[in-house]
Amino acid sequence: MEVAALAYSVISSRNPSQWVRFAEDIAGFSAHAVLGGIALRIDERAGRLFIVEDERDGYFASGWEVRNEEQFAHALALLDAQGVAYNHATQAERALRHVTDMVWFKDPSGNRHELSYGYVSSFTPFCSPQGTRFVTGDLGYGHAVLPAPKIAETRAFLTGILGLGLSDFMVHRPMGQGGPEMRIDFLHCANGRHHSLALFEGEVPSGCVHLMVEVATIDEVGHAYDRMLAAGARLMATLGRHTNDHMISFYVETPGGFALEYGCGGRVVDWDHHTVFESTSASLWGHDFSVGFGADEQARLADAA
Ligand SMILES: Cc1ccc(O)c(O)c1CC[C@@H]1C(=O)CC[C@]2(C)C(=O)CC[C@@H]12
Ligand SMILES: [Fe+2]
Repeated sequence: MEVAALAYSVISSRNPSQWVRFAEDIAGFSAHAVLGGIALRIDERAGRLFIVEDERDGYFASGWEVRNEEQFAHALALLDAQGVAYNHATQAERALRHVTDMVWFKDPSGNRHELSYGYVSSFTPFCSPQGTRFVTGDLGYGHAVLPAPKIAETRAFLTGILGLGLSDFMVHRPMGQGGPEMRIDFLHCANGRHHSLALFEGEVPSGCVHLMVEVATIDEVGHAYDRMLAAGARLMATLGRHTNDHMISFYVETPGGFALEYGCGGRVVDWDHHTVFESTSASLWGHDFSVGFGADEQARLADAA
């Protein structure tokens, strides 16, 4: 199976108006009422994040896309052959996500993945309420970091079934050297974005560690940082630059109980000339995760390990 990109994510919310405020006032996404929920736009597509009213706040699903109907049929045949139980989208699910067809299934850690083709859009120009320009296109909308207590099985499932590739990995020690080890796997699909998905070896109540969106310039990152401060939203990690994807970013808490990484300058990788590596640090500079992914969280993660 050749997944072209991470096309969208679906988020559950007890109070979708909180997401509208976060989107418009801080992130610079535009918010639109659509059948079955709210679409948050960052480009010419009808939506990249879809907010559904529900009894919980948290992450619901990751939306992957293949390029056409033939590849979709091929993907379903592969799921059948591998004995992966999948479900067909309802009409309402397809309508909200603005796709022609979709199936969904769960990975061994319980994360819901949706596979679709044929995005539906009227292609009206994206008009950010903050004048922000996002980097999407072939690269997909950004990346998601999901909990994977069963990280080895989950990685095998995503590489073997979805056809994602391992970009690199990191062994995180929340309690320092000698403490428990938690692995993070960075996975890419068939485009140059360094990772569209990362697996974090641990339980996360909201169902997601963070989502990432990329903007065109460092000034747009800085303006978003100022808007976060003005709105009183919580900083989850300070500004920094990652060792693996070279992104300069900060992390802000969202109404979903997970973070949004807001960055620029991500590198575009040619996978034919890439060699898998292990990084021993998250960042070249900055990214103090203790400000948000703080002591409580670290202790809980260590407990779970
Ligand atoms: C290490 C790294 C590389 C590229 C990224 O886009 C990226 O988000 C990360 C950080 C992943 C991860 C996190 O999101 C939550 C807090 C974590 C577990 C840390 O405390 C270190 C790595 C962090
Ligand atoms: Fe990230």
